[in-house]
Amino acid sequence: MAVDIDWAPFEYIDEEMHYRGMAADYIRLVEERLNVQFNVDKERPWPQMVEAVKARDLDLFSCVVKTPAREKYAIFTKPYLSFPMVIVTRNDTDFIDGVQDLIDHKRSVSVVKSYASHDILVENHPELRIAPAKTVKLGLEAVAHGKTDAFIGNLAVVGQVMREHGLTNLSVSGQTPYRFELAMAVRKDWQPLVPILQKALDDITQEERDQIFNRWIRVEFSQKIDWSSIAYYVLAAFAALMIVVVWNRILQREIDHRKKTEAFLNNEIQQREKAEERLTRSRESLAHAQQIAHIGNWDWDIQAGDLEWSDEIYRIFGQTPQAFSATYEAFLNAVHPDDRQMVQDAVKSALENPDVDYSVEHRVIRPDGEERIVYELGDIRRDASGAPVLMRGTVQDVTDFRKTEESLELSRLVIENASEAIVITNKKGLIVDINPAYEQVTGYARAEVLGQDPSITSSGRHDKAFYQEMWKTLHETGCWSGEIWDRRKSGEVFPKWLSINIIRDSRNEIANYVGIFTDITHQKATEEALEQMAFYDALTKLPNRTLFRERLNREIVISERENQKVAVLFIDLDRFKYVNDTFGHDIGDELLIEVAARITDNLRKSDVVCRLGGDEFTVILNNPKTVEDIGKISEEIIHSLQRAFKLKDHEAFIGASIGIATYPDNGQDFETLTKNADLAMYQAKDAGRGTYRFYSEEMNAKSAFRLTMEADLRRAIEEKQFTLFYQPKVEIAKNRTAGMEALIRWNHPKKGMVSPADFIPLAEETGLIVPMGDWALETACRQTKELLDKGVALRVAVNLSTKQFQDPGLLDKVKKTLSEAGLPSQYLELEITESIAMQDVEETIATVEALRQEGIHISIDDFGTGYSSLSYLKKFPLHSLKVDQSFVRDLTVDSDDAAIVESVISMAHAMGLSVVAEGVETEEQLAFIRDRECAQVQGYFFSKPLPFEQLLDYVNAN
Ligand SMILES: Nc1nc2c(ncn2[C@@H]2O[C@H](COP(=O)(O)O[C@H]3[C@@H](O)[C@H](n4cnc5c(=O)[nH]c(N)nc54)O[C@@H]3COP(=O)(O)O)[C@@H](O)[C@H]2O)c(=O)[nH]1
Repeated sequence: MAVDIDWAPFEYIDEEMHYRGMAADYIRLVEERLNVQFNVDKERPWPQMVEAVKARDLDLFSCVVKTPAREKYAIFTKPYLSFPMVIVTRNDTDFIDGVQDLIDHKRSVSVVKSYASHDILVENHPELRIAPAKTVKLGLEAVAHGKTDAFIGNLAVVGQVMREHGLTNLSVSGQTPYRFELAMAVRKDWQPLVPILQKALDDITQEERDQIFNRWIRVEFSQKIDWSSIAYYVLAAFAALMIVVVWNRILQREIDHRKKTEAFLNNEIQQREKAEERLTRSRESLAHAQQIAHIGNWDWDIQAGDLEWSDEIYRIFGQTPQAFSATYEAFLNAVHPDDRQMVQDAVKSALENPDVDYSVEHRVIRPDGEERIVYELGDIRRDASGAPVLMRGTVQDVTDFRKTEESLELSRLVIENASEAIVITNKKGLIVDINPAYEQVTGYARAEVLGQDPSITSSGRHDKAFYQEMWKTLHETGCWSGEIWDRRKSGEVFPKWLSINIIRDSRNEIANYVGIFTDITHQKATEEALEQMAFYDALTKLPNRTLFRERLNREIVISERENQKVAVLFIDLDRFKYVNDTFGHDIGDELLIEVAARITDNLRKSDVVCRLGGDEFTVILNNPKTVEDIGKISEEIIHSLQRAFKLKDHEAFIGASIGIATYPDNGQDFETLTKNADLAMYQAKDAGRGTYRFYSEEMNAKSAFRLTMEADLRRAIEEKQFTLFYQPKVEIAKNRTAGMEALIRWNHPKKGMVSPADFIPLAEETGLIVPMGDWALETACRQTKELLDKGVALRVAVNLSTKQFQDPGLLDKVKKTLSEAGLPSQYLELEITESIAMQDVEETIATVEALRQEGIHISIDDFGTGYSSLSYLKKFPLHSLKVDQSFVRDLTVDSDDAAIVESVISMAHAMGLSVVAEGVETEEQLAFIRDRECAQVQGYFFSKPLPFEQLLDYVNAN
């Protein structure tokens, strides 16, 4: 603390180096109030004290007058002592009426150079002749000794000095308008200290102030009477009296002044309190505003290294004032390691270059690990030399902003790259934005559609009501989606799937409409194709089984409601399989397409034709008038299918069998009606094909019979109820048994011997033919070996069904059977029907070749009934052909059959095959066959099929 060591009674240092005086008393009270101890500099003279404060070597003044010059480096409290500035002259000098009087009379005036009085007088009265003095004492002595005319100084001080130094020829002779308003002051950068000191000063009571005043401002009288000095004391008393008189006048003014000052101060205090209140509120508002805006402010005293953060920065950085050391380094530590160098560079650049602003965005890592993004702005205060002194700035938490920006950018990218076309309109429905997909789909460029109504792409396919309904839904629910037909710029009309959403602003008012659509041209085509696939037969384009079910169910419902009839026709093509197997699938397909067309041609538009698969077709006749009508239509269908089919280079003949069931008589649901129509169709087939049958109850019974038979057949296989009969083959030329055919018989426990014609088709259908055929092969081989062992060497012919022949393990099975029976392979002949042989020609050739390689004979059975291609036939490595007995039966009465038998025999000879004519029952038939040089015959004429036991007798007898 800077004090004036020689300025009694205000302050001085006594001999014992104690700090004393009025100011010292005030300072002590301040120390008490604040519980601090000021360190008083007791050495330096006042001018050096002043310089020391300027240089911040000392921190505050104890008692000093506020002048403009001092305000440059110090900040002042309110004055706590106030004394008038008075004029002292020698007693012999005339009364001085103020400073102007001194100027007018060109008086020289002593003033202490380093005191405020000097600054005040120089500033306000530059024409005053001032003689600077170093101290009050020297200034007064200059007056006393006549070197100057007057001294201007503090009333209290001059009185004290005059008293102490016996300057009795001096007296206070006039006043100035100025007062010494003495206050405490602190160095300028310690501003916060001022209100603290002020508070302590304000706390000093009037009583304490009076005590101080009375202690130091008084007139002392000596107790001891020293007559030698009486004259001096009288004079002194007179001078004192003069002082007291003047003093009293001054005091009165002082009291008035103090009262005014007090009123003024009270007002000042109130104003200050209000100002402080406003300041507090303003600070709170600022802090609140910072919190809302996520902006904090900071001050960095570059020289002191102190960093000050507002509350909001602590919040942004996730720090607390207690944990944060408030230094630049601590701040850097909180910066994300990857951004630290960037921040340091920004700070350095701003510090070094006054033209560069501090502006940087970086990440901070909070103590809990959370990452935030902040944007900093700052500026720098520099001293006269340009060196940075203070940096202050703001920190804004822009994390959410950046995230929003990122999300907006993402949205923009999504819209830009969306495969869906997007169109955005304003609330008036005018286009404000589109994406590239929109341009791609519609063919319109962005510039062409901005500001336009989206209806520029409308196709005109939807009526006004459609759009009214769309807008109604949109405004009621906020969204609409549906299929809509639009027109591209090229004029092409296309379907699209459109979703429209309303976007509302913060006031819930419509801001935009966003339309998102996809061109569904391909999707629709795919859907149609899928529907076609799901519900229609790919080949004939007729409804398939699924749609047949749906349509029939629908017709049943309608018919029930309308009390009508419905007829279901099950159509099965006769001999289609032969055509397909013979001419190939392409021709077969062509045939089916033509069949579909012919069936359709016989019907009304309201009737439905379906293809269930293969050669199965159905017809739904809705509301047929009579049973006769149904029969008539069925007949027409059959006739139309019996006409020749011209298929590429081929001509084919097929037929059809139709089963009919009617609603409600033959069934009231889909399952019953279709099952019964199917049954009726089998009846039509059984009836010789090429005809139709209405369903009857008896058919149901027959169906039940088939089911029972299937169960019996299964049991028969398990219980080995089968036996083999053998029918001899006779070599005509030598009239001897040349071989035999094994023919299966079922010895039914209840029904007796059942013909294979009754159970082989069922066995084929159910797959039971495979184990049955295996048994027949094994038995035939075993019994033939028995004969062989008895010296009867006959080749046995075993019938193979389709399923057996198509078994990939056939060759191994046959070899194994032969080997187990011990029968040489040349004694086995396998008979396959013409239709089996023609099913998969290449495969058949391979199988037959493999069997032939093993020494097994192969013959084609029932020859003439199928559509054998001669070009294929000649490739088969066969041994013989068996002319079907249907031709042999009538050859004596039917010239066609005779011609067929004749040509088959000659064709076989031409191909190097032997021929067996089967079914020979009469002498005439035998003669015909013999005349055509057919080598072998088989038939009742020679023998019916015989049980194994009887065969040996037959052979021996013949
Ligand atoms: N896959 C298998 N099929 C077999 C087997 N056993 C027989 N069959 C086939 O069953 C069909 C009927 O056979 P079947 O009742 O035994 O009739 C055969 C002969 O009895 C009959 N035949 C012979 N000669 C005459 C005759 O002069 N008149 C006349 N009305 N019928 C006669 O012909 C049948 C022999 O036919 P095929 O086999 O074509 O030579 C029949 O198709 C048998 O093939 C078996 O084990 N497996």
